[in-house]
Amino acid sequence: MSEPLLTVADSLKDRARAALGSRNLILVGLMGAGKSSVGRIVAGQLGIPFIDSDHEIERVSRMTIPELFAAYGEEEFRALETRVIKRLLKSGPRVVSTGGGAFINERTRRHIKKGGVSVWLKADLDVLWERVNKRDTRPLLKTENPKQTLENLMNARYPVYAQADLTVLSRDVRKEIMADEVLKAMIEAQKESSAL
Ligand SMILES: Nc1ncnc2c1ncn2[C@@H]1O[C@H](COP(=O)(O)OP(=O)(O)OP(=O)(O)O)[C@@H](O)[C@H]1O
Ligand SMILES: O=C(O)C1=C[C@@H](O)[C@@H](O)[C@H](O)C1
Ligand SMILES: [Mg+2]
Repeated sequence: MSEPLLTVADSLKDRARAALGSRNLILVGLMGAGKSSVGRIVAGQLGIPFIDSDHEIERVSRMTIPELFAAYGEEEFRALETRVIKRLLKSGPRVVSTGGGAFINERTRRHIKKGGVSVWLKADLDVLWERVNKRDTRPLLKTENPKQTLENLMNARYPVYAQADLTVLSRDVRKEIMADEVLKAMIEAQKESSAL
């Protein structure tokens, strides 16, 4: 009896998994880019654990992110975020989705750069706004004009996110398609450079 042929989807997952090896895959980008939802799917496809740093921060502190910002301020939140992400990246392979500001913090960015392959999910303002304006759980957007604030954050942060190892355009397509694009980017990068 002949062996069943690998499907295209299986070979995509297998090749991306091989490209990752024991490193972590870390998703970075602005609020609403899809880091948490796409990251979970990518981890499922690769058959490795998924962890979201925002959720981990909430679990260890037993507080929500809005509560942490209100009680301790952004600086303390960033210090906690750095510690949590450093710990999450100690062993791999994992898919780690980060909070929107994590990669912007220099210390956290250093841990991410050391801890695996970073992927920027890059989206335009309208895509992000469509997604984030449905919930008011993001302390940085509690301003008079949250869409303008989001645009300001894009302008300030995009040059820093651009330092990620890989960039994938986050568009209005199904999350599974976005996840496949992350896997394809991993494979392409592996082909192009043995340094990744
Ligand atoms: N490709 C997609 N198509 C449609 N909706 C999406 C897509 N990706 C994410 N979303 C939706 O957009 C919202 C934000 O996504 P998600 O929470 O994954 O973003 P995030 O990058 O983790 O944001 P944050 O930095 O705030 O944690 C969610 O409601 C999610 O279901
Ligand atoms: O963009 C940011 O700075 C943030 C994004 C969220 O994921 C949370 O980590 C928090 O609301 C801060
Ligand atoms: Mg998230």
